[in-house]
Amino acid sequence: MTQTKNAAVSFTGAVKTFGAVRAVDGVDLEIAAGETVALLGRNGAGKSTTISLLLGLDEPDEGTVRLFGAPPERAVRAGRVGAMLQEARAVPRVTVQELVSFVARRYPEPMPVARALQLAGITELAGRRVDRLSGGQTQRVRFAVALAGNPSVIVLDEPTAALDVEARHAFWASMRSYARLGHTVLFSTHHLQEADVHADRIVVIDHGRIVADGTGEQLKRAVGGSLVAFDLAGRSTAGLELLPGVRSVEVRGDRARLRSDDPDATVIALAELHAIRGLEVAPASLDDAFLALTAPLKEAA
Ligand SMILES: Nc1ncnc2c1ncn2[C@@H]1O[C@H](COP(=O)(O)OP(=O)(O)OP(=O)(O)O)[C@@H](O)[C@H]1O
Repeated sequence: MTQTKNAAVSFTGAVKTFGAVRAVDGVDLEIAAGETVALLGRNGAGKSTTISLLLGLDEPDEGTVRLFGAPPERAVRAGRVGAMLQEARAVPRVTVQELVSFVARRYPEPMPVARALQLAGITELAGRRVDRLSGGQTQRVRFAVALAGNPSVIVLDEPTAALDVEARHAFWASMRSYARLGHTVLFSTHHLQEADVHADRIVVIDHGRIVADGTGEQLKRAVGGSLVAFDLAGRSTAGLELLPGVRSVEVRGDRARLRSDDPDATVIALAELHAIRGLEVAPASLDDAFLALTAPLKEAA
């Protein structure tokens, strides 16, 4: 894969193994400046390891990882990358303002603290102690800390994992106000809806490999088709897989679910068989796409 000169993030054939586990298994990925990208995958798919490589916290065993065309450490030290990782550190007895100021002072060209607080949507929390905040507020403080170095790329590892619906909305609003400034965002998530709604592009990772890369719409289209469901009303399922457009047949109880590339033709054929009781036609959902693209991890023997 050729590297684009102005890519914010660039992985080329990156591999990271832990003993027998290939946590990242030959990843090629480019993220252009200004993109918001979701890294979507099941538990253990390799999202956190990909992020560790990106931040220079881990070295790839093979391949290269570049941030703005240079090794990640350089961009991290210069404050060009901000990160919110999963592990929560012990929270010190300081105010929000003090914490963000402390972090900002460690960078060569920090963001003004008031600006970081504003972007994170926590201006009104400036004087509050960080160990006395709700989970949602804490996450936005961590976001402000990630902004302190005035980064042009921000990396968020499952930022909303433990948040309720309201806190999630508030968090994503903060992320978007940062992205709207033309900055680059990479976030990992298990939540398909969040990836669909908040990212320009979804990269699906499974067993350490990228198995799909595109918009939510493109992913749905790649998996394809629609779901045509109807009540069998006691009829046999024999031959359903041969109907026009049908790609697969699933039967649950008395209900058949056909995945079809040509739902109109499938429905007409079903009508000719008088098999239209309880008929439903729905486009493939992102859940369908995700399930089709990823396979459950095998339990370790
Ligand atoms: N430090 C490590 N030592 C050994 N194995 C590791 C280490 N870090 C990750 N792994 C393994 O690598 C694989 C990928 O893990 P990773 O944490 O990157 O996945 P993930 O997609 O972030 O998962 P989750 O959604 O559960 O956070 C898993 O099989 C995991 O057990």
